[in-house]
Formats: sequence, C-alpha cells, structure tokens
Amino acid sequence: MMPFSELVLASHNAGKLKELQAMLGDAVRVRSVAEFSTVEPEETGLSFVENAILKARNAARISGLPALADDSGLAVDALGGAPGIYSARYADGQGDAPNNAKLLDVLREVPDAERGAQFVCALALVRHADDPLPIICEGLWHGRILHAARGEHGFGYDPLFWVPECDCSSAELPAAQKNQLSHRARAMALLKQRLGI
Ligand SMILES: O=P(O)(O)OP(=O)(O)OP(=O)(O)OC[C@H]1O[C@@H](n2cnc3c(O)ncnc32)[C@H](O)[C@@H]1O
Ligand SMILES: [Mg+2]
Repeated sequence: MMPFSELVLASHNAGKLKELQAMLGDAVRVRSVAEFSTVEPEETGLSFVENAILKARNAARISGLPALADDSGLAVDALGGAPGIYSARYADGQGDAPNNAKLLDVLREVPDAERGAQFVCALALVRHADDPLPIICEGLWHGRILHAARGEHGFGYDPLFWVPECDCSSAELPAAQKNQLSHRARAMALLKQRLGI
C-alpha cells in the first residue's frame, strides 16, 4: 500500500522526469518540484545517495509534500569511476552535448576492451523534509562507451552508452524498453517493492 497519495519529483531534468513518471504510472499523483521553485539545490554530497537525499529534503521542504529524488550518472572504468556524481557538471555545467563531446575526447585512445562503464541511479524518498529514515534504492546498468554518438531517444549520455544485451546504444532503445532495463528502472523496481506497489 502506498503510504501517501501525492509525491513531488525532486528533479529539474526533463528526461528523468519523463522516465520516473512513466515508471510510477498511476500509483501516485505526481507533482514537479518546478511548480514550487526553479532554484536547484547545490549538490554538495560526495555520493549519489547523499545528493539524492539532499535534493529530496529540499523538495519536501519547499512543497510540504513527500518527495522522491534521483541522483544518477555515468561511472567509466577507465576513468576510475568519473564523471560519477559530477556527470551533469562534467563540461562545467554546459549541458549534455558538451558533456558527451568531452567524454569522447577523453576516451579517444582507450580501446574497446577498456571502455566498460555503468550508469548509476540512487533514488531517495522522504516523507517530509526532516525524515530520519529516507528510503534509498540503487540501480546499476552495465555497458560500454561508444566511439561516436548513436540514436535519438533518451537524454544525457544515452547516445554514447552501448547496451550489450540489446546490441544497440541506450539512445536507440524505445523509451518503454529503456524503462525496463536501465539503472533507473532497477532502482525503481526496488522502491516499488519497498512501498508494496
Ligand atoms: O539533479 P536533477 O535536477 O535531478 O537533474 P540533473 O540532470 O542535474 O541530474 P543529476 O544531478 O543526477 O545528474 C545526472 C547526470 O547523469 C546523466 N544521466 C543520468 N541518467 C541518465 C540516463 O538514463 N541516460 C543518460 N544520461 C543520464 C544526466 O544526463 C546528467 O548529466
Ligand atoms: Mg543535478
């Protein structure tokens, strides 16, 4: 049983919001944090989980509603897990295209066998801003970084992420399929289990 009827999604990323909404379906009425504020909290944590909690608390505080946040990113083996929690800020906050261009450039000399990477997603759900027991669920999605962009779906690093089990990039997957397989899908499946929905 869902413990509440309404939930704020604590993200300003349109791609993420779309995926999270699709995964939640009609289990709960979803509001966007942008309804309450356009100011994004500073992500000062050192882990995905810390940043997810920080974003969820901020959204719960400004909305007065339970809040679900997603902190996610791409961890590349050859870069010791970078860009990791700094994935959105990899090219100094300029956006997806510069982030992708920088990643391709940094990995230019790295051979296929060493291009392993994983998408990481940490979801944090707080019932109120000071919730002492946030629900945390994580998901990983293993793949490889391509040498050039492929595909038009998704967002962020999707065009550079090769999904071995599908033989295509994650930007070549239809939304419904990405939402079955992704790091976010795995974290959400665990969250739904925890909530009994
Ligand atoms: O913090 P919010 O407001 O939720 O939005 P954001 O875009 O800043 O989100 P993050 O701080 O969690 O940064 C996530 C980064 O990882 C990338 N990313 C996360 N999930 C992804 C996915 O499913 N496909 C492609 N890129 C993804 C995304 O493009 C960002 O650059
Ligand atoms: Mg962010």
